[in-house]
Amino acid sequence: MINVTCAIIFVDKKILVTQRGEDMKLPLKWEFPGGKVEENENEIECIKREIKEEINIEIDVFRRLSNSIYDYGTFKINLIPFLANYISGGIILAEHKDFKLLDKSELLDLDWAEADLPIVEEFLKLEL
Ligand SMILES: Nc1nc2c([nH]c(=O)n2[C@H]2C[C@H](O)[C@@H](COP(=O)(O)OP(=O)(O)OP(=O)(O)O)O2)c(=O)[nH]1
Repeated sequence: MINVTCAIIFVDKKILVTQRGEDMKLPLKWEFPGGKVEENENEIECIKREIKEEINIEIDVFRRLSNSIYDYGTFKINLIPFLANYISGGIILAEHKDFKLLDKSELLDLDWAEADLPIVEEFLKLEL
């Protein structure tokens, strides 16, 4: 099983979501940006590093949500979600095909990576 962190990032009142590329695993699926936890780092270090590498911004992580374990058949992931606020930097996509800044009410319209669905549902129930 691979441990993957992801971040639900607030940019003002909007939520940043990213679309995977055509040549990636889970092509064109929408996700919360993040990536695999490396051996020498903790989960918070991982999510900050991945967000800087993938979208070029700095974030302040303030809460963790429930992890989502999902078996895609060819691989199984433990997806660890964090809530974060945008701090600084301009969004530049290193790997993703696209991004959107959405209202909470628009999140369910996307074609999500399957592992993200329980996370989206938990997030929508939060009073923030
Ligand atoms: N970053 C991220 N990955 C997700 C989410 N949901 C989900 O199923 N995944 C999957 C897609 C990838 O297989 C894996 C994340 O690892 P990664 O971002 O390093 O994936 P990758 O395809 O670039 O890497 P690789 O496996 O091809 O080496 O977790 C999500 O919300 N965010």
